[in-house]
Amino acid sequence: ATIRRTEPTAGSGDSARRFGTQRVLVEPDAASGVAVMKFKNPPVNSLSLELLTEFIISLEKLENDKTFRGVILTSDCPRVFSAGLDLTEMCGKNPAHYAEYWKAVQELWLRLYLSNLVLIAAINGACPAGGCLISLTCDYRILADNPKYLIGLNETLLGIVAPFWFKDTLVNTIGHRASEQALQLGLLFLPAEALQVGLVDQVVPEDQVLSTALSVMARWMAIPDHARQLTKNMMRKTTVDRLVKQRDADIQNFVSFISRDSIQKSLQMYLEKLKQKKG
Ligand SMILES: CC/C=C\CC/C=C/CC(=O)SCCNC(=O)CCNC(=O)[C@H](O)C(C)(C)COP(=O)(O)OP(=O)(O)OC[C@H]1O[C@@H](n2cnc3c(N)ncnc32)[C@H](O)[C@@H]1OP(=O)(O)O
Repeated sequence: ATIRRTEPTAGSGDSARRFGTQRVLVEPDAASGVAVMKFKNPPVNSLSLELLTEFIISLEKLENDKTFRGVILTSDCPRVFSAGLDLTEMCGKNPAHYAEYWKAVQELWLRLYLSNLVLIAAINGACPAGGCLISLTCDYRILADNPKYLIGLNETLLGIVAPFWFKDTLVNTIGHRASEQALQLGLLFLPAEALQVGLVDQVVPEDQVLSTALSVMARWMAIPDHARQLTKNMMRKTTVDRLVKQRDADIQNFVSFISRDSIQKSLQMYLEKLKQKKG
């Protein structure tokens, strides 16, 4: 994928400089050590191969810059945090493309889930499937209080199955029983329900999502990095190792599953339904 970097905006200091790429805006504040990363892949921030690639590059840049200790993930698109994996990447393409795409999805998850940075999701819009997965890799989730902003792993509604590492990430967050129900039914939770089940940590008025994320970030950044990072690693490494050990097999499994005629038909029908919703 071709990556076009955005020009820094005019400003006096580092904190006024933006960097990033076409689809991932990064607003760094060197003074606080916090960067706000905004997804900008209109209309719905679907996780296309380009967005995944740019996301990984921007994250790596922040990980390698010791100025930054915390990142807030949020959306630049109105009403949608992320619509999840890009269905057009999983429909009507060839096996090599599916393999490349899935490797990028795995790569992003692996980097986010064990990131040394404090990651906070400021969820300012709908957050289904892969969008929910991204928020679940964060250390803390704040969701805007809007009944349209549903969140959850709804894969079964599309006739597909959440991979084991999506499931593991959910189980690590809300426990086994709640995950079993949520995954089988493909539940998309309203904000109050998401809070109750522990899928998000806070629900706040829409105009307070970012300010809340910044104040929560201050609390997390008050903890010495090495102790917090080792603790995060202790909690999450077993889950990550499971995928690392069978990464290639997981790619093969995805490619053969997604290539089935029945799965392609289900996805096509789901896409059609999304498009017809408008008319
Ligand atoms: C072995 C393992 C096998 C498989 C595992 C695969 C795992 C997959 C995980 C996933 O993430 S699958 C993706 C699941 N995502 C969804 O179900 C969300 C679908 N989208 C929506 O529900 C809605 O679009 C929204 C609530 C996010 C936003 O609603 P609204 O603002 O009303 O926008 P529209 O629905 O009108 O959509 C605008 C435009 O965008 C297209 N689109 C929506 N979602 C996707 C998507 N995920 N991928 C690609 N394109 C998407 C939609 O079709 C519309 O296109 P137009 O051409 O009609 O403008």
